Amino acid sequence: MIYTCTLNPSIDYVARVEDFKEGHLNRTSDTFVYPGGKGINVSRVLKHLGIDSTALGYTGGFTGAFIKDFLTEEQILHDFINVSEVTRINVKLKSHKETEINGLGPSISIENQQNLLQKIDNMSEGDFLLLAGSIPPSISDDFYAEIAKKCNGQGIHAVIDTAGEALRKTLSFQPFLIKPNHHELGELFQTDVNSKEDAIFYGKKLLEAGVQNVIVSMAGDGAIFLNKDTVLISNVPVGTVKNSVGAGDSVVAGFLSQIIQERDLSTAFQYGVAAGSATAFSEDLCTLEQVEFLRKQIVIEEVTR
Ligand SMILES: Nc1ncnc2c1ncn2[C@@H]1O[C@H](COP(=O)(O)OP(=O)(O)O)[C@@H](O)[C@H]1O
Ligand SMILES: O=P(O)(O)OC[C@H]1O[C@](O)(COP(=O)(O)O)[C@@H](O)[C@@H]1O
Repeated sequence: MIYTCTLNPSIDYVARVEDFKEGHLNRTSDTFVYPGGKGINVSRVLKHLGIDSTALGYTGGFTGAFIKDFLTEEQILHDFINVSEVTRINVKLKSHKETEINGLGPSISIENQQNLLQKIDNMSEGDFLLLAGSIPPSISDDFYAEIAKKCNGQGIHAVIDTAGEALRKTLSFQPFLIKPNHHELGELFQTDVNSKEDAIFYGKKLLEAGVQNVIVSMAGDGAIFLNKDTVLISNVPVGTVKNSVGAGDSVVAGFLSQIIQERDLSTAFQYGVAAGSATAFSEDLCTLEQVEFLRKQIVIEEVTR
């Protein structure tokens, strides 16, 4: 089974404003409302690709209810812990540029943190647990590391998609996969990652730190996959970016959708990049048809070391 855990889900309110002017009254030309948060996006893309998962995390209030109803409607299993404060709303403003305002999120009690850890006790060896997105301010940035340690002890494949200290602290617990984008990778090493060579250099440092598989996504500039046996480079297909929210999550979902079916790493990587681009080229998250179509344009090359 694949579990996704979103500690800080959101409603993503996507507002298109033709000529946004700061400090003025602006009116939208189009709006969309989606359930958001990285683990939830991964569960949704997995479902689109025909793979079941169970979404975990914390939800509260009318916004939390919207997320649960949406997932139920899409026949996605979920087992969220209810909290008293409302789930946040993240604003995604589309104008000349993409601007995002992500909320802080509700506070999570120690008791509810323990409740989540107990759910992990009931998972089985060989399961996958995705830990994705920011950690709400009420939870220590050690929390993902604590979960990664539990996963390591229980033979659960931890997949981590977060940034900064919360990510760094998980590395020594041998997560199965991490997927930083090139900015997040640079941030980990207090540098800028500007090229594929840089991404390979710093990606190898993540392997040395204990991570089993690394994908570095570089938006429109391709992606890199690394593990102890191989380094793969991918192009990305050409297209018009409509809404890149959830594109990184789609890379993770596309990759996992193939790994769970025991496909080889190169196929899984290709599928991940196809899913990322298919989402970037869509208003909402990608569909299976879009992924299958874009996949044919993606060439995976092995780097000889
Ligand atoms: N301009 C683009 N052209 C094609 N694909 C893109 C583009 N921008 C993003 N993508 C797709 O989305 C994926 C994730 O994007 P990226 O910005 O690297 O990650 P994140 O969304 O985590 O910040 C990329 O690997 C790629 O598949
Ligand atoms: O938890 P964070 O870091 O605030 O991110 C939450 C946001 O990330 C998203 O999951 C999108 O993530 P990506 O664009 O990185 O794939 C949105 O749905 C959500 O608003």
